[in-house]
Amino acid sequence: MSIPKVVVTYNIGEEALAILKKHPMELVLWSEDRNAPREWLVENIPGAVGLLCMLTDKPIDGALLDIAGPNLQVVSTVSVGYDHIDFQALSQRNIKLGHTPDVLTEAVADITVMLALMASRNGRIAVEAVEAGKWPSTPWSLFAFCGPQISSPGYTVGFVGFGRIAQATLRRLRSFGIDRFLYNNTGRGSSRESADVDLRQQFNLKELRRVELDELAAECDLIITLTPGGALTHHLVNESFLRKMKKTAILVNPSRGTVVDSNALALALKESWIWAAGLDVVEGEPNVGLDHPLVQQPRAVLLPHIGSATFETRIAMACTAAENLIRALAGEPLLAEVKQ
Ligand SMILES: O=CC(=O)O
Repeated sequence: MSIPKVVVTYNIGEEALAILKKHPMELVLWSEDRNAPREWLVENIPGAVGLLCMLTDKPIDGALLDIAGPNLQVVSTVSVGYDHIDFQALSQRNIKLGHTPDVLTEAVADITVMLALMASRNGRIAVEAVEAGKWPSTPWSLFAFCGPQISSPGYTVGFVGFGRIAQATLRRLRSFGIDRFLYNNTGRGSSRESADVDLRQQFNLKELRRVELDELAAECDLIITLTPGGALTHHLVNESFLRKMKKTAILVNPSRGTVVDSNALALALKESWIWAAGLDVVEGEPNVGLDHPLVQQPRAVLLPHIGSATFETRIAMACTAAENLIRALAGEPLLAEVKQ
């Protein structure tokens, strides 16, 4: 009997590799710290039983699965999001899909708060001034570098998407004194209602309520998009949404670039419909050059998709993905499996 082949498209670190190496398999590793080229994947995937991939390997679609052939049993992605993978194409072929929720929740919630503060307090403009050797001679001109204060009374935060990361962000923001939260998501119903009552009590909130997107746009001082990518959430934040927002409001997007219409947001910042934006993701990434409409807006604080980038979290993500793959091949329940 031949040894099963597993393809790994990135340097996943020694901890996760050790998990894979405990099991008899032929490991085909792309071990450079850059994405494996598509040609490398196409050349190596035929006959594989497992694929361990990154969110930058896209698309993992029917065409690639056909090249892989009938042995493929599992695709395990080192990410919580899986909009780079055609889930239907996997299901049709009985291929399991593993992902890495939970382990990155705290790291992404941390960076969400960081982006909110950076955007509110003119972080990019202030850092750029120092880096350009332009430490202002009058930083104490009373209103230089001022922005809205997120701990001011009545401050209201809105979440587009209200899953694990949004709730971890709420916990952090509560310590700023914020006690009014609105959200919009698809998972409603009685279980959601009682979960909201629990959250309201646990954090002594004045308000936590599901609202329509229009109300959320108009009411909130800080709006945070924490939804999966894909067709259902494409451009949820578009020109009409942005025009409803307050002039002093902040938009933070740590989830997927496609949720926000980049051109509309650039216009909103240019024409001051809103105050600022903090973005860990943008449409078209990673091809984000200096000519990107949002890079050109000083009130857009941009990070290159590093929400989960702490050593602890990235190691935990890689290990979860390795464990998912091993479990799928052994016919055991995965630590986290995407299901219909
Ligand atoms: O964006 C990061 C992830 O989906 O893990």
